[in-house]
Amino acid sequence: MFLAGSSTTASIVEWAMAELINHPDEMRKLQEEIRTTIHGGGDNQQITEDHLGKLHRLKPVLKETLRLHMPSPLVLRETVEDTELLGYHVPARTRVIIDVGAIARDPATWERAEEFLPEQWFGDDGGPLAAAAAGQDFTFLPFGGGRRGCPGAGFGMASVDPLRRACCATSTGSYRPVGRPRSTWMRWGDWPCG
Ligand code: HEM
Repeated sequence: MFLAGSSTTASIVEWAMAELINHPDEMRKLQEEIRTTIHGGGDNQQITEDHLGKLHRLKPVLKETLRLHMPSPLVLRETVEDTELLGYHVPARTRVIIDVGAIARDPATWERAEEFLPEQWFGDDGGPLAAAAAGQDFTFLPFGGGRRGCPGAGFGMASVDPLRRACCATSTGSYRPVGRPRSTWMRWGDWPCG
């Protein structure tokens, strides 16, 4: 339980930060939302559950990060009865590995499958992680599904305080996005943090 709950959440926060650093426009928009919603123009640094429901930009960012960088991209099952699947006969008691990571990057479903596009989740019912957490969207199963689906989905997604803090980091340090020339390196202190 400890491992299942900690490395997954940590990984998603790290990947979200890496994507945001590589997409400074998205970073600025998210910072703006966080500043308005949580800081409210004042000194408040305390994040509460009420805030999470109001961070509409944060949820698509996390969902898109999960799509591209699933912490558990393989889901394991054993068939309980004989099944026909895409012309293949799969006998009962066969162990199958479902590549949910590949499904989430399938160009047949996702138009620009390899790009980081949080916007594609906007207008997604206001609670964009709900369907994913419940394992009801078969194009996007970061938490698996069914009886053995992840019981910590809601908790994991609520554990985003480190992301908020990291977005507003004012300490200095540098980060070199992979594959980018040195001139585009960013320093933590370069971000407009309030
Ligand atoms: C971003 C965060 C997380 C992701 C992406 C994630 C993903 C997953 C996935 C894909 C599975 C396999 C589901 C299946 O086979 O259908 C799973 C199982 C599990 N997860 Fe998570 N998880 C996350 C956070 C957490 C947290 C915070 C906890 C606990 C506090 C947790 C506890 C578990 C446990 C106990 C299982 C095994 C369930 C079983 O076998 O019945 N996970 N998780």
